[in-house]
Amino acid sequence: VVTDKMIEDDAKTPGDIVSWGIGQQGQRYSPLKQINAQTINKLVPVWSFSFGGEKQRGQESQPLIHDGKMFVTASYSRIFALDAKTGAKLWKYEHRLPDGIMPCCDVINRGAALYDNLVIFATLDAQLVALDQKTGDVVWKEKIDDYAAGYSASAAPLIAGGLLLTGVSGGEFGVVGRVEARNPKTGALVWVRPVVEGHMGYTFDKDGNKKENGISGTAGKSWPGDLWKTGGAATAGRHLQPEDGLAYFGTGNPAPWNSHLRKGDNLFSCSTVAIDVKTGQIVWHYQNTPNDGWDFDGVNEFVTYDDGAQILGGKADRNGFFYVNDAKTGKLVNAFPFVKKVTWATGIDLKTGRPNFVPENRPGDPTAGADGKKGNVVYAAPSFLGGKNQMPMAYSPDTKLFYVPANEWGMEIWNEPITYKKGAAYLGAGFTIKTNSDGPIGALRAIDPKSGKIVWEATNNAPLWGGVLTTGGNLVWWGTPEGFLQAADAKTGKIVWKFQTGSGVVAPPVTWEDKGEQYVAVVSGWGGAVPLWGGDVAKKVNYLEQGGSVWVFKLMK
Ligand SMILES: O=C(O)c1cc(C(=O)O)c2c(n1)C(=O)C(=O)c1cc(C(=O)O)[nH]c1-2
Repeated sequence: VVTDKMIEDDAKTPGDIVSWGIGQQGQRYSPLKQINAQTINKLVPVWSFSFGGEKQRGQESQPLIHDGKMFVTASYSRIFALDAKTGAKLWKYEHRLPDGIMPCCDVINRGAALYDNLVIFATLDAQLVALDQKTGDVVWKEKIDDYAAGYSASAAPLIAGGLLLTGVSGGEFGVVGRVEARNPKTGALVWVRPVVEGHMGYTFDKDGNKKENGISGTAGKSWPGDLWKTGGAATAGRHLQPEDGLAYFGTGNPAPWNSHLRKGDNLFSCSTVAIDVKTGQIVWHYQNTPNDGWDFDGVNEFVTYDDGAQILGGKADRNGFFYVNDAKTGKLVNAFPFVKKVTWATGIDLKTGRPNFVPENRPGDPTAGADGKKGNVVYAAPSFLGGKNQMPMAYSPDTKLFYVPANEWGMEIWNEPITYKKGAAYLGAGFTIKTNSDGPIGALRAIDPKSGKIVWEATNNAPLWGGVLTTGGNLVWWGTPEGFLQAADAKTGKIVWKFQTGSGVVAPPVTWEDKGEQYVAVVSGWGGAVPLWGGDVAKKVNYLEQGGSVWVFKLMK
């Protein structure tokens, strides 16, 4: 069984992987060093397993390893248990999805959580399913919300302080983003904390009686009129790391996209919020993009690290800036661009913590347009698919660098009139994603959070969409849409190994050890938001093939 202690210690115990992020700080760092620049030429596949069926599309899952088993989710809300040594299938669960699901950005899933004898994952119709790790039998199932109103769930649930923490997706449909805590063994709700200012949330007692949390008083303060009631800020989840009992959630864009309809900061959209795991109260928030007008969905993970003096958190935001905040207070410590072209702001003021906006680069107000139906079109960079999107970065305590999968692109974007209608897209904007140049779009960047310098980069033609792993063997691992899993020297960026997995990699690699041997695994299967929403870039990479498999590697004896 998986205990709280095992989850807390995950980063230090390379014999298993029992959390998304390989440890609660989400550093995706493993101390293992059997595989290194000297030995890696002997790295070969041990097994590969196909997710099969007709259901392929994007595969973004981080595998978990426990008790000799691999637990890996797949597209269309599927989960497999495999023998970690041989790849033999132990069981499969296919969630029965209704026809009307509305995930915005492909039928993906990022992974599961382990707790006690259970493996728990979220589904595209906004449910949570807990299965017995041994048999795959459903132990409990709970509905998060109504998929017909646009709710879905894609992120891996997280365990903190003995609770199961989950977010919601659906920002493009005017849902209200929130974080929920449940008893992981039963699925019973413990607290609910919406992350749109005005909503206060609830706690539940042992008998399931609901109690409103505190008194609102701030309803709509940073939102005009009733817009906070459909304010978006989906907590597509993506991450948390309990440090001082806090869970950090990135929040999505405010709804609708047309920012002229919602004068004000629109808290707590496009922010990092730190939530007290015990009470469900927001302890601090830092807003990366106040009054967002570009869909700079700030769900990116807040990865905490010890800089010697204090615990800080790094976040490579969709909006093109890398932020360093004090993990305890949220105070901004550093902020700098990690992509070459940023049009919407000239920088982040370290004193006030606010961006210096470039007003003429905000898409215009449609009511001010010639026909009242289309606002001024602007070219904005990064594109709404972001300087970085869902793919989790890594941090190495050895090199003290962050390894960030970044993309250079822009978009034409304009606003249109819009009114909220349940279950309908709630954007009020049109857009086309564009390339900034004919050159490579992707770049894996090694970033020094102190100096803001890019220490090295490894460029990639297609936009990078897979997460990163770094290891004590001085290696950085990531996959490419072109299908390669590759490893580079963590200090220099020199690529020392690559392997073709058969389809694009949009998932984070993992590593573990068993009986003295180090294993590496990654899921392969091209998809996610790029082929669906990528405009000119989607056309540029339309030769990439779909797939659905997991690969495992170790050193040849
Ligand atoms: O606002 C939301 O609720 C929401 C959810 C998700 C998701 O659940 O994956 C994505 C996005 N937004 C989004 O804006 C986005 O670019 C995106 C890309 C991806 C992906 O997996 O490739 N998901 C999402």
